[in-house]
Amino acid sequence: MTRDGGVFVTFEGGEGVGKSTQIRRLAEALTRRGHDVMITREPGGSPGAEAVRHVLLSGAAQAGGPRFEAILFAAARSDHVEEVIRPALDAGRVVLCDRFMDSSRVYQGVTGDLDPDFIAALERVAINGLRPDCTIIFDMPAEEGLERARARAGIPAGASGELDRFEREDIELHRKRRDGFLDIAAADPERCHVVDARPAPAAVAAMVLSIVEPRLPDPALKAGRGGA
Ligand SMILES: Nc1ncnc2c1ncn2[C@@H]1O[C@H](COP(=O)(O)OP(=O)(O)OP(=O)(O)O)[C@@H](O)[C@H]1O
Ligand SMILES: Cc1cn([C@H]2C[C@H](O)[C@@H](COP(=O)(O)O)O2)c(=O)[nH]c1=O
Repeated sequence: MTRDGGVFVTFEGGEGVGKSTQIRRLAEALTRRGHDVMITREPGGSPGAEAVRHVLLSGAAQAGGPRFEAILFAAARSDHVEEVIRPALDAGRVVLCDRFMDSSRVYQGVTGDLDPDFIAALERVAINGLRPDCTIIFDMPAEEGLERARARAGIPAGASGELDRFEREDIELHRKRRDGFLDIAAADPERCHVVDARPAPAAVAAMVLSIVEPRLPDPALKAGRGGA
């Protein structure tokens, strides 16, 4: 892959598409094959960023407006990158991250109505040169993903219950986000791979493994190099 050391894989898509489910499955499969895997997520992943996660997902930051929220996402990302992701990659680990910069491009950029230059500037500062090696974009109709998120939370169809600040938003925004992720994939086909999120978890997992595994170094060779 592109850097000497670990491999950085991110997972993107709308609400309830199965990112966490698939990251867990992939981590198990890769660990069985001898890879040193770390799972993390955004917003969050470091103590500082997890505190910001609560502020963002509870809706406490919403009154500050979209620029304020976008800056908070970027601040959380910067801490996560420098405190957790970069050190893990430097140690040669495979880092599987639930959401990263593409979520900001889509949620804050496409549906947050913010100037693309502003979003790009925040991204540059937050990632500080650390781009994903590979991004899996899970795709399914927005209604079906939200239905999964509601079922996960035990909420009847049509009610909003314990959904977070973003999950509660209008369906039209969720549809635009799906298109936003697909546009990112079309613009960056080397990095981004769109996976149909609708089949059963095992079938989706097989597809994800078939995309990610060939992009990883052979763990036996790595062990040999480290031990020589
Ligand atoms: N392929 C699948 N088929 C049916 N149900 C699934 C599938 N994958 C995941 N689920 C279920 O859908 C719900 C949402 O899955 P999961 O939490 O993995 O999604 P997510 O993308 O991480 O969601 P969010 O972004 O909203 O946190 C869970 O209840 C999970 O068990
Ligand atoms: C990283 C990131 C996330 N978001 C939004 C997207 C989701 O609605 C939530 C995270 O919830 P999840 O259950 O952990 O997926 O936050 C965002 O708007 N911008 C971002 O950069």
